Amino acid sequence: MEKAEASGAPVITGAPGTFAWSVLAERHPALIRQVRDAFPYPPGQQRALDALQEETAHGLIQPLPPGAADGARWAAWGSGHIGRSWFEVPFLWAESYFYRRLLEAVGYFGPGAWQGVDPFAPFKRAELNGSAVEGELAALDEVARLPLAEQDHALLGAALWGNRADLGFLISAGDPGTAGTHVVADDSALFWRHLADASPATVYLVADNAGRELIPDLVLLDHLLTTGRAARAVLHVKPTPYYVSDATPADVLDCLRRMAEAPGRAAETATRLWSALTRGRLRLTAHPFSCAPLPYAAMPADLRTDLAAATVTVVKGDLNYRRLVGDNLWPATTPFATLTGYFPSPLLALRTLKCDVAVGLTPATLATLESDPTPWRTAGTHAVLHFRP
Ligand SMILES: O=P(O)(O)OC[C@@]1(O)O[C@H](CO)[C@@H](O)[C@@H]1O
Repeated sequence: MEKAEASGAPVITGAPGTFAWSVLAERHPALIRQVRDAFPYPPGQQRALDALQEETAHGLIQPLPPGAADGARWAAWGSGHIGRSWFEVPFLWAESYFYRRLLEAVGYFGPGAWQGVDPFAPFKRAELNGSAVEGELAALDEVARLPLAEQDHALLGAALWGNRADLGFLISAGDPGTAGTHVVADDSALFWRHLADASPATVYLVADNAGRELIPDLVLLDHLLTTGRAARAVLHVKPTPYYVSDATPADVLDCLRRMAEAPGRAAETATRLWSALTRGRLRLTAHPFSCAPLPYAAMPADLRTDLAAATVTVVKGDLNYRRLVGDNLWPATTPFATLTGYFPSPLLALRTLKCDVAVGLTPATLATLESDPTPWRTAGTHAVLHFRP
């Protein structure tokens, strides 16, 4: 297993018998089949998808074709990994490169008729138009009637648990439903106090999934803007489709339109967010590094400068968490702040645990979790809210 240079904490790979192996060997083939079946792709795309399926299961990692979009950047990122088994290289890199290769296989970067066609759009659309979203939008009217502190708690909790609406995860894990929602680290009080001390703040939110996760993220941003905690907000999404349901600018617009169609508070929220975008009080941005196979510690200078302007950066989801702390088998009691000291602003991570990486737990919490046979690291039933000032 590859070692992390500094800490000695092993870098996670797809070694046999690991969760990462199951993602590479089971989740990704299932995803390729779902994408292939969701579109009338012509023979060229079908052959490319079949070749990717075969390569990832039994072959050695191939480079992007000559002239591919971002080809030079991915060639540099792939140094030392191209030509090896998908199961040997760092899991974060393998998983991220898989999604870049999937876009290549379906012709997302063009030229041609399939340029810009999101291979995950059918799945995102089905979720956005589903009954679960309808119920969650209707619930906003009840939340609006709560005292402010209870609204804060409810809307932050909705953003946290919205992270389970991760369509890639649901392929292999199945919807945990409400089968246990256990918060195992909760720094939310520190977050609210930080905001109160710094109001009116500039709140950044680095989004994760579209649909049922992005809607509560948008509602949370509106809440912070309308209750005076935030003077302005910045929403970071992905520049291209990624990890199945990761949000792109198009997904933000789809969510706003879906909210605007709903009755009551949801439509009012959408109207306010639309106005905040047009007046520049809410800025939507999509940085290429958001789709890089690298930890945030390697973020480029322009992104670091942007994030340094944040009073607090709220970072959503499991993949972003892995990129924040490093995709390593850290001792789970390693303090979150120890691994994120490089981050250029105060930081709140909202994450449901869906892979082996876990940090920031007290010894007592870890002992309790380890005494229970349920797979708390990967089932999506446990969550953390880590704040680093
Ligand atoms: O970032 P998200 O959407 O919360 O989760 C991404 C994910 O689906 O893909 C990876 C599979 O190991 C994990 O990080 C997680 O299961």
